[in-house]
Amino acid sequence: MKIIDARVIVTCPGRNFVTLKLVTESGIHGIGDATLNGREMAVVAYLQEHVVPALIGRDASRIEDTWQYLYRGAYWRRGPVTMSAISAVDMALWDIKGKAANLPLYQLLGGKSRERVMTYAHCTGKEIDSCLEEVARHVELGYKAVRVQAGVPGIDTIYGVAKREGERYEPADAELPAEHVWSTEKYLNHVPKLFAAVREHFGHELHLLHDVHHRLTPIEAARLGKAVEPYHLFWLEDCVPAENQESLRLIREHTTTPLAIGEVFNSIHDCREMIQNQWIDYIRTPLTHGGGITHVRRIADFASLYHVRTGFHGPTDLSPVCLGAAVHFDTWVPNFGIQEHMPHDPLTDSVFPHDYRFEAGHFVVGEAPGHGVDIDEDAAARHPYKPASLPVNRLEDGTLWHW
Ligand SMILES: O=C(O)C(=O)C[C@H](O)[C@H](O)CO
Ligand SMILES: [Mg+2]
Repeated sequence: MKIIDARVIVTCPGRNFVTLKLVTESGIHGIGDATLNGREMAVVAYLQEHVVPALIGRDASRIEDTWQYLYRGAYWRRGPVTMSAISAVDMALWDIKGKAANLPLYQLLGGKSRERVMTYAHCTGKEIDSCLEEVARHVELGYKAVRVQAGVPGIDTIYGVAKREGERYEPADAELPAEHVWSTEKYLNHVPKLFAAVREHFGHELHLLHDVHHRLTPIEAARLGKAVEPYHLFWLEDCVPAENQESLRLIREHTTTPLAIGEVFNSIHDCREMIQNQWIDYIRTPLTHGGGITHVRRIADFASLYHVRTGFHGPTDLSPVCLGAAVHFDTWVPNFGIQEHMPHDPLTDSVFPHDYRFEAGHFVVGEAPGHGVDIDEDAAARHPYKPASLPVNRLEDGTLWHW
């Protein structure tokens, strides 16, 4: 089953997405997500210049060999650009294999481990009160788990909170990065009050999550973890930047709040130490940035040895192709934890028809062969690429800080 065509499709139905479409001589095609928010065109160039020419004429059924060819064979290994490109190829090849076998992806992986996949929603508000209203709205929609992010008095624009009430949270906007100002002291003083209010209103059954977005030092993260212990979070996410995996040890030694990390990781080497030392509870590396199904499956299997569960990144800047493949993976993977869910808007969904369903706070996998997501190329062409950047973050004295 030779690959005879490989196209990189860039579209912006509300936000930018990069999709790789592989076509085989038998007429079966598969698609993969290669979207890297704010760096989309770097992946497009990598795919077009270095990957697509090597795919034409290859046997689409040789998923593992193609992965090794693109990873080992490249000499320059890892990194978000390379790994997003490899992920897209891998996802498209699994899609083709499913279609050729007339089986949905979860069946190729080993079949269902569960009937449905628990998701968490984003609840944001400038004030604690508006945040509580958002939590109430999402509980009404059926969610069993919510990520809660509130504005902090004295900080103007803060990561994770929608800029205007009623809007969804969207960090990328201007062509050049906007500059935000951050205060660790103000943030650390405020967050425990937010979770005290949420527990007081909603009791202890609802799962609560919180994303720190890499902004604390290890000892500050330990303080936050301890401070929110009475509110029993499902997880505290990205509490430190983790280039130094060892920094998770200190946090772990101080708090029983579960820790999730990994949305910016690209390979098993980025999380190996923190998994094998059991410094984390959830690994978040998504299929689109972690080398596709072939490599993320390796991470998940390794994690299962250490009681670490999956909690895939799932913001709107990953396309429905990634989400569709993730729902299959989540349905199969034995050590599943939770799936992030920021609903795509209807325009995005119209460009990417799919068969996964949302029901009462869960995703239910579809039965279409492959990963069940396609791209409407005519619709995609009506929405050309628009540059957008993620912001940068500075401390109040002007020091450039983590974002
Ligand atoms: O969804 C999350 O947990 C995020 O942290 C979202 C990120 O800010 C976003 O994907 C950046 O591109
Ligand atoms: Mg995050």
